[in-house]
Amino acid sequence: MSLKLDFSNVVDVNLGSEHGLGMEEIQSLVEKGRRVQQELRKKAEADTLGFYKLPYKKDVFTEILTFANAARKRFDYYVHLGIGGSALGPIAIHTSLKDSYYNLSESPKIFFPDNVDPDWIHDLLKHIDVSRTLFHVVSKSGATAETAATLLYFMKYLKEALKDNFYKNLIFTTDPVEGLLNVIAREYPIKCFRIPPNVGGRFSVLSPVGLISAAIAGVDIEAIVRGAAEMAQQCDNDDLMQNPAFVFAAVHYLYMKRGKNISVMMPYSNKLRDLADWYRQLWAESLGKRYDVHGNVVEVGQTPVKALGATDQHSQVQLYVEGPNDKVIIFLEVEQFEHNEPLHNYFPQIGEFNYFEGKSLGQLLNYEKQATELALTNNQRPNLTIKFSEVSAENVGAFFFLLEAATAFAGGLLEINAFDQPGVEQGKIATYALMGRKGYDKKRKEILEQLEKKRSFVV
Ligand SMILES: O=P(O)(O)OC[C@H]1O[C@H](O)[C@H](O)[C@@H](O)[C@@H]1O
Repeated sequence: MSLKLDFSNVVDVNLGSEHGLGMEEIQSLVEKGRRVQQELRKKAEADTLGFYKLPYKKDVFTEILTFANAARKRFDYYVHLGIGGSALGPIAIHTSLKDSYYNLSESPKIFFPDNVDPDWIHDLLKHIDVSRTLFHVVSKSGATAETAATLLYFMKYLKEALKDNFYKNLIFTTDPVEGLLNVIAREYPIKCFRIPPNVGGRFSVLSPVGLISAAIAGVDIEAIVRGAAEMAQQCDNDDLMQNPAFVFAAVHYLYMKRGKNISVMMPYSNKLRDLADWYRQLWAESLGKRYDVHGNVVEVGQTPVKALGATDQHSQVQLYVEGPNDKVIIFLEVEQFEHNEPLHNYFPQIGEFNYFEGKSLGQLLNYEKQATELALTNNQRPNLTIKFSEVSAENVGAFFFLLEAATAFAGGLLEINAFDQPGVEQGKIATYALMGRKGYDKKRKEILEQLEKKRSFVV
Protein backbone atom coordinates (compact mmCIF):
# COMPACT_ATOMS: atom_id res chain seq x y z
CA MET A 1 0.00 0.00 0.00
CA SER A 2 1.34 3.41 -0.80
CA LEU A 3 -0.87 6.39 -0.20
CA LYS A 4 0.82 9.67 0.60
CA LEU A 5 -0.64 12.97 1.67
CA ASP A 6 0.98 16.17 0.49
CA PHE A 7 -0.06 19.14 2.64
CA SER A 8 2.54 21.59 1.25
CA ASN A 9 -0.08 23.88 -0.25
CA VAL A 10 -1.85 24.60 2.99
CA VAL A 11 1.29 25.81 4.72
CA ASP A 12 1.66 29.60 5.08
CA VAL A 13 5.21 29.58 3.72
CA ASN A 14 3.86 28.40 0.35
CA LEU A 15 0.42 29.96 0.45
CA GLY A 16 0.89 33.25 2.30
CA SER A 17 -0.23 33.96 5.84
CA GLU A 18 -3.76 35.15 5.05
CA HIS A 19 -4.88 31.79 3.67
CA GLY A 20 -2.06 29.46 4.70
CA LEU A 21 -1.73 27.69 8.03
CA GLY A 22 1.27 28.11 10.30
CA MET A 23 2.89 24.83 11.36
CA GLU A 24 2.57 26.04 14.95
CA GLU A 25 -1.17 26.52 14.39
CA ILE A 26 -1.54 22.84 13.43
CA GLN A 27 0.83 21.88 16.23
CA SER A 28 -1.33 23.78 18.71
CA LEU A 29 -4.13 21.30 18.06
CA VAL A 30 -2.00 18.30 18.99
CA GLU A 31 -2.96 18.36 22.64
CA LYS A 32 -6.66 18.39 21.85
CA GLY A 33 -5.97 15.79 19.16
CA ARG A 34 -4.46 13.50 21.81
CA ARG A 35 -7.59 13.71 23.91
CA VAL A 36 -9.71 12.95 20.83
CA GLN A 37 -7.42 10.02 19.98
CA GLN A 38 -7.78 8.57 23.50
CA GLU A 39 -11.54 8.94 23.31
CA LEU A 40 -11.72 7.24 19.91
CA ARG A 41 -9.42 4.42 21.03
CA LYS A 42 -11.61 3.83 24.08
CA LYS A 43 -14.69 3.63 21.88
CA ALA A 44 -12.94 1.27 19.43
CA GLU A 45 -11.83 -1.01 22.26
CA ALA A 46 -15.22 -0.95 23.96
CA ASP A 47 -16.68 -1.84 20.58
CA THR A 48 -18.93 1.19 20.40
CA LEU A 49 -17.15 2.42 17.26
CA GLY A 50 -17.04 -0.64 15.06
CA PHE A 51 -15.48 0.62 11.83
CA TYR A 52 -11.99 0.46 13.35
CA LYS A 53 -12.24 -3.34 13.57
CA LEU A 54 -13.69 -4.06 10.12
CA PRO A 55 -10.33 -4.69 8.39
CA TYR A 56 -9.62 -7.60 10.76
CA LYS A 57 -12.77 -9.72 10.40
CA LYS A 58 -11.14 -12.67 8.67
CA ASP A 59 -14.08 -15.04 9.18
CA VAL A 60 -16.39 -12.56 7.45
CA PHE A 61 -14.05 -12.27 4.44
CA THR A 62 -13.89 -16.07 4.15
CA GLU A 63 -17.67 -16.32 4.26
CA ILE A 64 -17.99 -13.64 1.58
CA LEU A 65 -15.43 -15.29 -0.70
CA THR A 66 -17.04 -18.71 -0.40
CA PHE A 67 -20.44 -17.25 -1.15
CA ALA A 68 -19.17 -15.08 -4.03
CA ASN A 69 -17.33 -17.96 -5.73
CA ALA A 70 -20.53 -19.99 -5.80
CA ALA A 71 -22.65 -17.01 -6.85
CA ARG A 72 -20.31 -16.18 -9.75
CA LYS A 73 -21.03 -19.63 -11.18
CA ARG A 74 -24.77 -19.54 -10.53
CA PHE A 75 -25.70 -16.03 -11.70
CA ASP A 76 -25.12 -13.99 -14.84
CA TYR A 77 -26.27 -10.71 -13.29
CA TYR A 78 -25.95 -9.08 -9.90
CA VAL A 79 -28.18 -6.19 -8.85
CA HIS A 80 -27.26 -4.24 -5.72
CA LEU A 81 -30.25 -2.61 -4.03
CA GLY A 82 -29.26 0.00 -1.47
CA ILE A 83 -28.79 3.76 -1.14
CA GLY A 84 -26.42 6.17 0.64
CA GLY A 85 -23.93 4.27 2.78
CA SER A 86 -25.37 1.04 1.44
CA ALA A 87 -24.44 1.91 -2.15
CA LEU A 88 -21.76 4.60 -2.50
CA GLY A 89 -18.88 2.48 -1.18
CA PRO A 90 -19.74 -0.57 -3.30
CA ILE A 91 -20.07 1.63 -6.38
CA ALA A 92 -16.71 3.30 -5.68
CA ILE A 93 -15.00 -0.08 -5.34
CA HIS A 94 -16.53 -1.30 -8.55
CA THR A 95 -15.70 1.69 -10.71
CA SER A 96 -12.19 2.10 -9.31
CA LEU A 97 -11.11 -1.52 -9.34
CA LYS A 98 -13.26 -3.24 -11.87
CA ASP A 99 -15.13 -1.40 -14.52
CA SER A 100 -14.95 2.36 -14.75
CA TYR A 101 -17.81 2.36 -17.23
CA TYR A 102 -20.86 1.16 -15.31
CA ASN A 103 -22.55 -2.09 -16.21
CA LEU A 104 -20.12 -3.31 -18.80
CA SER A 105 -18.13 -5.73 -16.69
CA GLU A 106 -17.75 -9.37 -17.57
CA SER A 107 -20.10 -11.96 -16.13
CA PRO A 108 -21.79 -11.57 -13.79
CA LYS A 109 -22.78 -8.14 -15.01
CA ILE A 110 -23.10 -5.83 -12.07
CA PHE A 111 -25.65 -3.04 -11.54
CA PHE A 112 -26.18 -0.52 -8.76
CA PRO A 113 -29.63 1.01 -9.17
CA ASP A 114 -29.39 3.34 -6.15
CA ASN A 115 -32.37 5.54 -6.94
CA VAL A 116 -36.09 5.20 -7.44
CA ASP A 117 -36.35 6.97 -10.78
CA PRO A 118 -39.00 4.71 -12.31
CA ASP A 119 -37.76 5.08 -15.87
CA TRP A 120 -34.19 4.30 -14.94
CA ILE A 121 -35.22 1.25 -12.94
CA HIS A 122 -37.46 0.10 -15.77
CA ASP A 123 -34.54 0.38 -18.22
CA LEU A 124 -32.52 -2.01 -16.10
CA LEU A 125 -34.99 -4.78 -16.89
CA LYS A 126 -33.82 -4.60 -20.50
CA HIS A 127 -30.30 -5.54 -19.43
CA ILE A 128 -30.94 -8.46 -17.08
CA ASP A 129 -32.69 -11.80 -17.04
CA VAL A 130 -34.35 -11.78 -13.64
CA SER A 131 -34.26 -15.56 -13.30
CA ARG A 132 -30.44 -15.46 -13.61
CA THR A 133 -29.98 -12.39 -11.39
CA LEU A 134 -28.83 -12.24 -7.80
CA PHE A 135 -30.49 -9.33 -5.98
CA HIS A 136 -28.48 -8.14 -3.01
CA VAL A 137 -30.61 -5.98 -0.73
CA VAL A 138 -28.47 -3.82 1.55
CA SER A 139 -29.91 -1.73 4.33
CA LYS A 140 -28.49 -1.17 7.78
CA SER A 141 -31.85 -0.12 9.16
CA GLY A 142 -33.75 -2.53 6.97
CA ALA A 143 -36.44 0.03 6.37
CA THR A 144 -35.19 2.70 3.99
CA ALA A 145 -38.03 3.58 1.64
CA GLU A 146 -36.05 3.60 -1.61
CA THR A 147 -34.44 0.24 -0.97
CA ALA A 148 -37.69 -1.37 0.15
CA ALA A 149 -39.47 0.06 -2.90
CA THR A 150 -36.93 -1.27 -5.40
CA LEU A 151 -37.04 -4.66 -3.71
CA LEU A 152 -40.82 -4.71 -4.10
CA TYR A 153 -40.50 -3.54 -7.70
CA PHE A 154 -38.21 -6.40 -8.67
CA MET A 155 -40.20 -8.88 -6.57
CA LYS A 156 -42.99 -8.71 -9.16
CA TYR A 157 -40.59 -10.00 -11.83
CA LEU A 158 -38.92 -12.48 -9.50
CA LYS A 159 -42.27 -14.01 -8.58
CA GLU A 160 -43.25 -14.17 -12.25
CA ALA A 161 -40.00 -15.87 -13.16
CA LEU A 162 -39.40 -18.15 -10.18
CA LYS A 163 -42.78 -18.43 -8.44
CA ASP A 164 -42.26 -19.60 -4.84
CA ASN A 165 -38.54 -20.04 -5.41
CA PHE A 166 -38.03 -16.27 -5.69
CA TYR A 167 -36.04 -16.21 -2.44
CA LYS A 168 -33.24 -18.24 -4.04
CA ASN A 169 -32.23 -15.12 -5.99
CA LEU A 170 -32.17 -12.86 -2.95
CA ILE A 171 -29.58 -12.11 -0.30
CA PHE A 172 -29.76 -9.48 2.42
CA THR A 173 -27.11 -7.47 4.22
CA THR A 174 -28.55 -5.79 7.29
CA ASP A 175 -28.39 -5.43 11.07
CA PRO A 176 -27.99 -8.75 12.94
CA VAL A 177 -31.43 -8.50 14.56
CA GLU A 178 -33.30 -5.27 13.90
CA GLY A 179 -35.27 -4.19 10.86
CA LEU A 180 -37.83 -5.43 8.40
CA LEU A 181 -35.40 -7.42 6.24
CA ASN A 182 -34.89 -9.70 9.24
CA VAL A 183 -38.65 -10.22 9.47
CA ILE A 184 -38.66 -11.40 5.84
CA ALA A 185 -35.55 -13.53 6.38
CA ARG A 186 -37.21 -15.31 9.30
CA GLU A 187 -39.97 -16.43 6.93
CA TYR A 188 -37.88 -17.47 3.93
CA PRO A 189 -34.46 -19.14 3.89
CA ILE A 190 -32.67 -16.06 2.55
CA LYS A 191 -28.93 -15.84 3.04
CA CYS A 192 -28.12 -12.88 5.32
CA PHE A 193 -24.87 -11.05 5.86
CA ARG A 194 -24.51 -8.71 8.80
CA ILE A 195 -23.56 -5.09 9.38
CA PRO A 196 -22.30 -4.86 12.96
CA PRO A 197 -24.71 -2.66 14.96
CA ASN A 198 -21.82 -0.40 16.01
CA VAL A 199 -20.94 0.43 12.37
CA GLY A 200 -22.84 3.33 10.81
CA GLY A 201 -23.92 3.05 7.18
CA ARG A 202 -21.38 5.56 5.84
CA PHE A 203 -18.58 3.76 7.71
CA SER A 204 -19.59 0.30 6.45
CA VAL A 205 -17.80 -0.05 3.12
CA LEU A 206 -15.28 -2.56 4.52
CA SER A 207 -18.09 -4.84 5.75
CA PRO A 208 -20.28 -7.13 3.57
CA VAL A 209 -21.95 -3.89 2.40
CA GLY A 210 -19.00 -3.13 0.13
CA LEU A 211 -17.20 -6.43 -0.10
CA ILE A 212 -19.89 -8.73 -1.52
CA SER A 213 -20.38 -6.92 -4.83
CA ALA A 214 -16.59 -6.55 -5.00
CA ALA A 215 -15.97 -10.27 -4.48
CA ILE A 216 -18.66 -11.17 -6.99
CA ALA A 217 -16.97 -8.88 -9.50
CA GLY A 218 -13.70 -10.69 -8.86
CA VAL A 219 -11.99 -7.85 -6.97
CA ASP A 220 -9.34 -8.95 -4.48
CA ILE A 221 -11.17 -8.05 -1.27
CA GLU A 222 -8.36 -9.35 0.91
CA ALA A 223 -6.10 -6.74 -0.67
CA ILE A 224 -8.67 -4.02 0.06
CA VAL A 225 -8.76 -4.88 3.76
CA ARG A 226 -4.99 -5.37 3.88
CA GLY A 227 -4.54 -1.82 2.61
CA ALA A 228 -7.11 -0.57 5.12
CA ALA A 229 -5.33 -2.37 7.98
CA GLU A 230 -1.99 -0.83 7.01
CA MET A 231 -3.57 2.60 6.93
CA ALA A 232 -5.25 1.89 10.28
CA GLN A 233 -1.78 1.52 11.80
CA GLN A 234 -0.66 4.86 10.39
CA CYS A 235 -3.83 6.49 11.68
CA ASP A 236 -3.08 5.14 15.14
CA ASN A 237 0.29 6.89 15.29
CA ASP A 238 0.84 8.64 18.64
CA ASP A 239 3.04 11.18 16.90
CA LEU A 240 0.06 13.15 15.66
CA MET A 241 2.01 15.37 13.29
CA GLN A 242 2.87 12.13 11.45
CA ASN A 243 -0.65 10.76 11.71
CA PRO A 244 -2.40 11.33 8.35
CA ALA A 245 -5.91 11.17 9.81
CA PHE A 246 -5.11 13.77 12.44
CA VAL A 247 -3.32 16.15 10.07
CA PHE A 248 -6.16 15.89 7.51
CA ALA A 249 -8.72 16.59 10.25
CA ALA A 250 -6.70 19.39 11.86
CA VAL A 251 -6.16 21.21 8.55
CA HIS A 252 -9.86 21.05 7.71
CA TYR A 253 -10.87 22.02 11.23
CA LEU A 254 -8.67 25.13 11.08
CA TYR A 255 -10.01 26.07 7.66
CA MET A 256 -13.61 25.59 8.79
CA LYS A 257 -12.85 28.04 11.62
CA ARG A 258 -11.63 30.47 8.95
CA GLY A 259 -14.88 30.16 7.02
CA LYS A 260 -13.72 27.82 4.27
CA ASN A 261 -16.97 25.96 4.14
CA ILE A 262 -16.55 23.99 0.94
CA SER A 263 -14.49 20.84 0.51
CA VAL A 264 -13.84 19.96 -3.11
CA MET A 265 -12.57 16.49 -3.87
CA MET A 266 -11.07 16.41 -7.34
CA PRO A 267 -9.69 13.06 -8.52
CA TYR A 268 -7.45 13.28 -11.59
CA SER A 269 -8.60 9.81 -12.51
CA ASN A 270 -11.90 8.53 -13.82
CA LYS A 271 -11.40 5.33 -11.90
CA LEU A 272 -11.21 7.22 -8.62
CA ARG A 273 -14.13 9.48 -9.50
CA ASP A 274 -16.71 7.71 -7.35
CA LEU A 275 -14.48 7.76 -4.29
CA ALA A 276 -15.42 11.44 -4.20
CA ASP A 277 -19.13 10.51 -4.11
CA TRP A 278 -18.47 8.19 -1.19
CA TYR A 279 -16.48 10.93 0.56
CA ARG A 280 -19.30 13.44 0.07
CA GLN A 281 -21.70 11.41 2.18
CA LEU A 282 -19.08 10.66 4.80
CA TRP A 283 -17.97 14.28 5.26
CA ALA A 284 -21.42 15.85 4.86
CA GLU A 285 -23.48 13.60 7.13
CA SER A 286 -20.77 13.23 9.75
CA LEU A 287 -19.77 16.85 10.18
CA GLY A 288 -22.84 18.83 9.13
CA LYS A 289 -24.39 19.34 12.56
CA ARG A 290 -26.52 21.93 14.32
CA TYR A 291 -25.50 21.05 17.90
CA ASP A 292 -22.18 20.21 19.51
CA VAL A 293 -21.93 17.47 22.14
CA HIS A 294 -22.54 20.06 24.88
CA GLY A 295 -25.88 21.04 23.38
CA ASN A 296 -24.75 24.40 21.96
CA VAL A 297 -26.00 25.49 18.56
CA VAL A 298 -22.89 25.47 16.35
CA GLU A 299 -24.17 24.76 12.82
CA VAL A 300 -20.84 23.43 11.55
CA GLY A 301 -19.81 21.44 8.53
CA GLN A 302 -18.23 21.77 5.13
CA THR A 303 -20.14 21.28 1.90
CA PRO A 304 -18.36 18.55 -0.05
CA VAL A 305 -18.22 19.04 -3.79
CA LYS A 306 -17.11 16.53 -6.38
CA ALA A 307 -15.05 17.56 -9.39
CA LEU A 308 -13.14 15.53 -11.95
CA GLY A 309 -9.73 16.41 -13.34
CA ALA A 310 -9.05 17.22 -16.11
CA THR A 311 -12.69 17.37 -17.28
CA ASP A 312 -13.76 19.97 -14.72
CA GLN A 313 -10.76 22.19 -15.40
CA HIS A 314 -12.92 23.23 -18.31
CA SER A 315 -15.92 23.87 -16.10
CA GLN A 316 -15.12 24.52 -12.43
CA VAL A 317 -11.51 25.65 -12.11
CA GLN A 318 -12.18 29.26 -13.15
CA LEU A 319 -14.36 29.56 -10.03
CA TYR A 320 -11.87 27.74 -7.81
CA VAL A 321 -8.99 30.00 -8.89
CA GLU A 322 -10.74 33.37 -8.96
CA GLY A 323 -14.09 33.05 -7.16
CA PRO A 324 -14.66 33.22 -3.41
CA ASN A 325 -11.70 31.84 -1.47
CA ASP A 326 -13.96 29.60 0.61
CA LYS A 327 -12.78 26.13 -0.41
CA VAL A 328 -10.21 23.52 0.42
CA ILE A 329 -9.41 21.42 -2.63
CA ILE A 330 -8.38 17.79 -2.21
CA PHE A 331 -6.73 16.35 -5.30
CA LEU A 332 -6.50 12.60 -5.81
CA GLU A 333 -3.49 11.82 -7.98
CA VAL A 334 -2.37 8.54 -9.53
CA GLU A 335 1.41 8.33 -9.79
CA GLN A 336 1.52 5.29 -12.06
CA PHE A 337 -1.33 4.52 -14.43
CA GLU A 338 -1.72 0.96 -15.65
CA HIS A 339 -1.70 1.99 -19.31
CA ASN A 340 0.80 4.54 -20.48
CA GLU A 341 1.20 4.20 -24.25
CA PRO A 342 3.18 7.07 -25.78
CA LEU A 343 1.46 9.37 -28.27
CA HIS A 344 2.83 10.00 -31.73
CA ASN A 345 2.22 13.05 -33.91
CA TYR A 346 0.54 11.58 -36.97
CA PHE A 347 0.21 15.07 -38.49
CA PRO A 348 3.81 16.22 -38.98
CA GLN A 349 2.51 19.18 -40.96
CA ILE A 350 1.12 20.44 -37.62
CA GLY A 351 4.28 21.26 -35.71
CA GLU A 352 2.17 22.52 -32.77
CA PHE A 353 1.38 18.88 -31.96
CA ASN A 354 5.03 17.95 -31.56
CA TYR A 355 4.95 18.53 -27.82
CA PHE A 356 2.77 15.41 -27.53
CA GLU A 357 5.43 13.21 -29.16
CA GLY A 358 6.42 10.39 -26.81
CA LYS A 359 4.23 11.69 -23.98
CA SER A 360 1.39 9.61 -22.56
CA LEU A 361 -2.16 10.55 -21.61
CA GLY A 362 -1.19 9.85 -17.99
CA GLN A 363 1.62 12.38 -18.22
CA LEU A 364 -0.73 14.96 -19.68
CA LEU A 365 -3.28 14.31 -16.92
CA ASN A 366 -0.72 14.63 -14.16
CA TYR A 367 0.85 17.76 -15.63
CA GLU A 368 -2.63 19.22 -15.82
CA LYS A 369 -3.11 18.42 -12.15
CA GLN A 370 0.20 20.05 -11.33
CA ALA A 371 -0.76 23.09 -13.40
CA THR A 372 -4.10 23.46 -11.59
CA GLU A 373 -2.35 23.03 -8.26
CA LEU A 374 0.09 25.79 -9.17
CA ALA A 375 -2.66 28.13 -10.32
CA LEU A 376 -4.59 27.56 -7.09
CA THR A 377 -1.53 27.99 -4.90
CA ASN A 378 -0.45 31.15 -6.72
CA ASN A 379 -3.89 32.54 -5.98
CA GLN A 380 -3.68 31.55 -2.28
CA ARG A 381 -6.26 28.76 -2.61
CA PRO A 382 -5.55 25.96 -0.09
CA ASN A 383 -5.15 22.55 -1.67
CA LEU A 384 -3.72 19.19 -0.75
CA THR A 385 -3.05 15.97 -2.61
CA ILE A 386 -3.70 12.35 -1.76
CA LYS A 387 -1.24 10.44 -3.94
CA PHE A 388 -2.07 6.89 -4.98
CA SER A 389 1.08 5.09 -6.13
CA GLU A 390 -1.37 3.26 -8.44
CA VAL A 391 -5.08 2.43 -8.56
CA SER A 392 -4.94 -0.80 -6.58
CA ALA A 393 -7.17 -2.63 -4.14
CA GLU A 394 -4.70 -1.92 -1.31
CA ASN A 395 -4.68 1.80 -1.99
CA VAL A 396 -8.45 2.06 -2.34
CA GLY A 397 -8.87 0.19 0.97
CA ALA A 398 -6.33 2.51 2.59
CA PHE A 399 -8.18 5.55 1.21
CA PHE A 400 -11.46 4.42 2.77
CA PHE A 401 -9.89 3.89 6.16
CA LEU A 402 -7.94 7.13 6.06
CA LEU A 403 -11.01 9.25 5.38
CA GLU A 404 -13.11 7.41 7.95
CA ALA A 405 -10.46 7.90 10.63
CA ALA A 406 -9.98 11.55 9.60
CA THR A 407 -13.74 12.13 9.83
CA ALA A 408 -13.84 10.64 13.32
CA PHE A 409 -10.92 12.92 14.32
CA ALA A 410 -12.58 15.97 12.77
CA GLY A 411 -15.79 15.22 14.68
CA GLY A 412 -13.76 15.08 17.89
CA LEU A 413 -11.99 18.38 17.18
CA LEU A 414 -15.32 20.02 16.36
CA GLU A 415 -16.83 18.46 19.51
CA ILE A 416 -19.82 17.13 17.61
CA ASN A 417 -21.32 13.67 17.21
CA ALA A 418 -19.96 12.54 13.84
CA PHE A 419 -21.92 9.30 13.92
CA ASP A 420 -25.56 10.33 13.79
CA GLN A 421 -27.67 12.02 11.13
CA PRO A 422 -30.74 13.60 12.76
CA GLY A 423 -31.27 15.93 9.80
CA VAL A 424 -31.65 13.02 7.39
CA GLU A 425 -34.03 11.26 9.77
CA GLN A 426 -36.40 14.23 9.54
CA GLY A 427 -36.71 13.72 5.80
CA LYS A 428 -37.06 9.95 6.17
CA ILE A 429 -39.93 10.39 8.64
CA ALA A 430 -41.68 12.94 6.41
CA THR A 431 -41.41 10.54 3.46
CA TYR A 432 -42.96 7.70 5.47
CA ALA A 433 -45.72 10.06 6.59
CA LEU A 434 -46.47 11.27 3.05
CA MET A 435 -46.47 7.71 1.75
CA GLY A 436 -48.99 6.78 4.48
CA ARG A 437 -46.79 4.30 6.35
CA LYS A 438 -48.38 2.66 9.39
CA GLY A 439 -47.66 4.53 12.64
CA TYR A 440 -47.08 7.88 10.92
CA ASP A 441 -50.71 9.14 10.85
CA LYS A 442 -50.16 12.03 13.25
CA LYS A 443 -47.08 13.20 11.39
CA ARG A 444 -48.94 12.92 8.10
CA LYS A 445 -51.72 15.16 9.41
CA GLU A 446 -49.17 17.72 10.64
CA ILE A 447 -47.34 17.77 7.32
CA LEU A 448 -50.50 18.08 5.25
CA GLU A 449 -51.66 21.01 7.40
CA GLN A 450 -48.26 22.61 7.04
CA LEU A 451 -48.34 22.19 3.28
CA GLU A 452 -51.79 23.73 3.11
CA LYS A 453 -50.66 26.82 5.00
CA LYS A 454 -47.60 27.29 2.81
CA ARG A 455 -47.74 30.22 0.46
CA SER A 456 -47.05 29.02 -3.03
CA PHE A 457 -44.93 30.93 -5.52
CA VAL A 458 -44.91 29.05 -8.77
CA VAL A 459 -43.74 30.74 -11.95
O1 LIG B 1 -28.52 1.38 5.02
P1 LIG B 1 -29.80 2.05 5.26
O2 LIG B 1 -30.28 1.88 6.67
O3 LIG B 1 -30.84 1.67 4.27
O4 LIG B 1 -29.58 3.59 5.13
C1 LIG B 1 -29.26 4.24 3.93
C2 LIG B 1 -28.95 5.68 4.22
O5 LIG B 1 -30.11 6.23 4.84
C3 LIG B 1 -30.04 7.59 5.29
O6 LIG B 1 -29.98 8.45 4.23
C4 LIG B 1 -28.87 7.81 6.19
O7 LIG B 1 -28.73 9.17 6.45
C5 LIG B 1 -27.60 7.30 5.54
O8 LIG B 1 -26.53 7.45 6.44
C6 LIG B 1 -27.77 5.86 5.16
O9 LIG B 1 -26.58 5.40 4.57
